[in-house]
Amino acid sequence: MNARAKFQRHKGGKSTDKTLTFKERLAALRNLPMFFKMVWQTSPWMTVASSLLRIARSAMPVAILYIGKLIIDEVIFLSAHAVHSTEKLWTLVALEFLLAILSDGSSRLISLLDTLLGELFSNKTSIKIMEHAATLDLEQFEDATFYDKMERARQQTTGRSVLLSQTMGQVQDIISIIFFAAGLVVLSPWLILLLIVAVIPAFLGESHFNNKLYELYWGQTSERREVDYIRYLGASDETAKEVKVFGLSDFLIDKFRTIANKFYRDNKRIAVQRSAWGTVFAMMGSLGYYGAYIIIILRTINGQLSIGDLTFMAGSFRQLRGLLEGVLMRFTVVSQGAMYLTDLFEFFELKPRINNVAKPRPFPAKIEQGFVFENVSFKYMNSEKWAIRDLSFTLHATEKLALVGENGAGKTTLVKLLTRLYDPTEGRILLDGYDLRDYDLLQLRQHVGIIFQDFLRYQMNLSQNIAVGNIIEKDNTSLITSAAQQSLAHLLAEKLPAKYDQMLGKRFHNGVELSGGEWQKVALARAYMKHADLIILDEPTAALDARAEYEVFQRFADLTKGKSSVLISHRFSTVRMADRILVLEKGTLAEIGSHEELLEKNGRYAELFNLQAMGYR
Ligand SMILES: Nc1ncnc2c1ncn2[C@@H]1O[C@H](COP(=O)(O)OP(=O)(O)OP(=O)(O)O)[C@@H](O)[C@H]1O
Repeated sequence: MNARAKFQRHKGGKSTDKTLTFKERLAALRNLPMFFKMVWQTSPWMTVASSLLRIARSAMPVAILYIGKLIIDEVIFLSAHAVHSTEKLWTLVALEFLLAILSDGSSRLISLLDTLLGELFSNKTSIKIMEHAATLDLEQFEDATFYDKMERARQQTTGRSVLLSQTMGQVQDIISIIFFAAGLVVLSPWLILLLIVAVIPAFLGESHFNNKLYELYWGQTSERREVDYIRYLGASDETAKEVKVFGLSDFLIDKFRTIANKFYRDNKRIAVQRSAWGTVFAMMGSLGYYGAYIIIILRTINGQLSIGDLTFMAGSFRQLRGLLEGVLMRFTVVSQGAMYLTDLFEFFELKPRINNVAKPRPFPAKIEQGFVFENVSFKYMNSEKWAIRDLSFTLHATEKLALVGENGAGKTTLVKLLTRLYDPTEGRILLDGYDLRDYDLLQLRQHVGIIFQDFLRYQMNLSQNIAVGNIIEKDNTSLITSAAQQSLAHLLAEKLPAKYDQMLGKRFHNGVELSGGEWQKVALARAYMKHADLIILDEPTAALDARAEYEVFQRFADLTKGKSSVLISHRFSTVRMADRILVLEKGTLAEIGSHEELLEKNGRYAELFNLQAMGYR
């Protein structure tokens, strides 16, 4: 089973066993070319400069050691003979000095380039993730598996810059090994073999434990998101109020502690095992090295090697051992990094289902017939229940339609279908005779203005908070102020110290917090930022006082004259202003008609209306 198939297997389930075979690790290396393509795209010149420097740097250790050998041999020669020309000796010393400086300088330059390239890469990937997330469906955002995937992808942005330097370092060290091996192979090929055999157990051990860690992290993704969420609940301006009055901090801390302790226990188990086995394996490596060292010493005593040869070989073996260990260990890190890349690439492979058809229709210049629901049913993903069932009705071109129904009746779902945040599971919605899915999605959203009951309170200034309704007009001050006038937000603006430039919310400096009704007026202004043909307000006046509500609706009625509008409200004073009222019950149409017609009918609407009216008597 390949890595992807395994991933698929975990979809929707709790991901706790992400075991990888050696073959899968190797297979993951196939991600590296794509990764380097991304790195290259980040900055071609930095990638080239870093690669060239690494190649040059990789030859330096062996060159320095070899010059060291020549120096020692020369010193011994000079001390044994009465020759006084030391020119060669000093030239060698100068050369070694120069190489040492170059080696140090190139290392620093490489690490500088890695840091810069890493940061650029991380920024670029973060932006790519945000861009891609923006193309995905609302439905995908409501799925926990999707969040896990996005979280793992997000982690890649910082983690992967490490992968970059690791992989490049790997190549550099492999070249160094080749240089060392070339120097040593002439003198004693068997000793190289001895070294290689000695470091293999350490490699296998590391590989095993890295694998275990990857599995562990993979399985912990959901819990890590939960920990992040608890941390946010425990320390955020938005949550502080409830956490305090409900006295939730101990509850949250306990929750945090339980998960954090579990992480600690799991990580500790692996860390202890890894450390114990690591010690044993390191001893084997040392045994190999000292075995080789003893052989070299014996051969020097026998006169087969010079003292210079001894220092060169001992040094070479020491470095070769370090390099070999490093390369083999890093193989697991690199392949694991490549494995994590699978998560990143899989995230980029996610495709939205709500898309444009090949040749989308332009949105009509003027809506003629309106929206027709034809036996529309809708079920949320991961839900067994129909949120909308077999719904048929027409929203006429210039009609003001109110949606009424108890909590969970499907009102918000219905307007989400109208804006194609979801597509119907069954049936279809027509606009002027054509399926909504045939229209250009972007144009559809541009022509529909919608304010949700759970609208966002952007921690930005007032002007931007209104402009989000049509962000391309963010600098159009006159449009923003006129939108504010329609929604009564202009009265609020006048009271604020910095007027339209006033930062709202408490998160940032000089922010002013608004009351619930004030926020609602700000959100309502967003609906007036564009000349939409259909305006949908989902409980737009719930937080408004009675006078504000009355005024808002007077204006709304004027502004939506000749346009379609949908109003969701639990307040019958609002609802009765609509041309027609659609009563939803458990996702189905219970009644539709004008206020008077429905009262006369004395059905569900009349019952709900009288129930509310009774409260006022
Ligand atoms: N994102 C979602 N995923 C799964 N089920 C959902 C989702 N949103 C809503 N539902 C379910 O769909 C049904 C209809 O919800 P909807 O939000 O449309 O009701 P509503 O009539 O707007 O209710 P309210 O008056 O409380 O705002 C409810 O049973 C709800 O639990």
